[in-house]
Amino acid sequence: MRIDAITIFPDYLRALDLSLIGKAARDGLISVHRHDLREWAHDRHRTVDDSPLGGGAGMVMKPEPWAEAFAAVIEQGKAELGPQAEPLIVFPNPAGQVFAQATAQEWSGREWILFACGRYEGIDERVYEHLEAAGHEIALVSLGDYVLNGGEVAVLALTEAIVRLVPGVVGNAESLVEESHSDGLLEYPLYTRPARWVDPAGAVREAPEILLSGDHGRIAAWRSERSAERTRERRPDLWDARD
Ligand SMILES: OB(O)c1ccc2cc[nH]c2c1
Repeated sequence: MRIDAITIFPDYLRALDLSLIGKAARDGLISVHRHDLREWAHDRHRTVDDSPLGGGAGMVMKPEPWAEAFAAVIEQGKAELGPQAEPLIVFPNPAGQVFAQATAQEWSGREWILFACGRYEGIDERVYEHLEAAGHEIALVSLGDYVLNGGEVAVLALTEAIVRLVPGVVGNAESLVEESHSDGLLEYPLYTRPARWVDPAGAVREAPEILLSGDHGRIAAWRSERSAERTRERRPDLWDARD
């Protein structure tokens, strides 16, 4: 998988060189390419924003730098992947669809994802229109019903959620099977040693006996019950939406 990200803060995305994502890149499972939008702003101040037409607070990102940036980055990607390759262009955007595990799973199979990080009040609407008119596939996604100051933090989260599902990235693929949202439910409670823990307040806290029984069938049933119970309590929306 090739990942491109266009941003005015490329250093914000240096975290993609670390940990799981960084190792996946070093292992050749993915490649990550950061691009500074200001490369395509040609005035002396490398301006990428201007006041909103119609008035209002804040600034809007100008369409010209974005159009040039997309053309250049897509040309670079095609040079690597072949002329037929097409990116999924993802705009983190609070007005987008809320991102979900099923989308992460779907996008983990894509050859090329191009993230576009908005800042200020957002990007001129004609950029989206321009890309769609050129036949590009675009998606606007939000991490949830809250607003960040720009798309970079969302790109870090989206990239981790997607790339960890790319085969070979996570050492033990089994660990992806029983985690929250992998089956539409919340994960069961987890315990490890010591089975009997005296907490700093002096309270004795025992792990559930069943987990020490060695009876894998009963343990699986217990975990399934806890998962259902937890989902009903904490996320009735997920519980009601399950197949
Ligand atoms: O909350 B977000 O995901 C998000 C994404 C992009 C921009 C651009 C300006 N504010 C933003 C917020």
